[in-house]
Amino acid sequence: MDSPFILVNLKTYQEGMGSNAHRIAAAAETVARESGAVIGIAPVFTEIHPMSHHYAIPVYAQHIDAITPGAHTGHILPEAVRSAGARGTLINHSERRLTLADIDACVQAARRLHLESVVCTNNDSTSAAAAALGPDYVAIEPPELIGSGVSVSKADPGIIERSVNAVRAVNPDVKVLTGAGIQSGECVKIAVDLGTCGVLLASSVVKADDPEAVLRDLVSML
Ligand SMILES: O=C[C@H](O)COP(=O)(O)O
Repeated sequence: MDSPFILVNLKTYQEGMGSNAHRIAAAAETVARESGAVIGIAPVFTEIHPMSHHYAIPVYAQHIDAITPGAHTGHILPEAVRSAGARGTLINHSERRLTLADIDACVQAARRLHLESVVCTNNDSTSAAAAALGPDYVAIEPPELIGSGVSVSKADPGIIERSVNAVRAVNPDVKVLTGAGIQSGECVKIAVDLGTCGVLLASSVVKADDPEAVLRDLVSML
């Protein structure tokens, strides 16, 4: 199996901005080096370039728009994310939903630009639909558990298992992540034991007094 993948989405939390964002990135770099896990970070767009140049961890965009270079204003151009140093991008996060056509266009843009694509989904049917588009990852997150402090691994392991099976049936090359309320090594272990290759999480790390301690716990049972 590949190294487990922990992707930390800083969202637009105040605690995920400025010097605290750099504190989290530095902690991710330290814990990744010590544990062998891959720990990525998805900061606000303006931090993609500094973070990708200062830390030896993969940096992801939180979103891209389904546009090509030209006359668009206020959009996130996939090419700009790539040139800022992003390794990949979230697509269709629950807090940034897209149409199916736009998800497809974003996955194709990511492939063309050699950006890893992480398509977020809300149930096993949408996980199957996302897998049909051929992204690198599908990330299943029940929306009602996002930011709740209640872990999908414990509250709804069935949705993880069904999504893993649905994705494998459609395209076994697509890897599966899960997220929502992930907060401990036990949550990560359950997710990996159910067939995912890791987790997508935010609040437990971003809002922690000691993000490094939480990251250490997250990888402790792998
Ligand atoms: O992108 C991350 C997910 O929405 C999970 O967020 P959470 O870990 O705060 O529940």
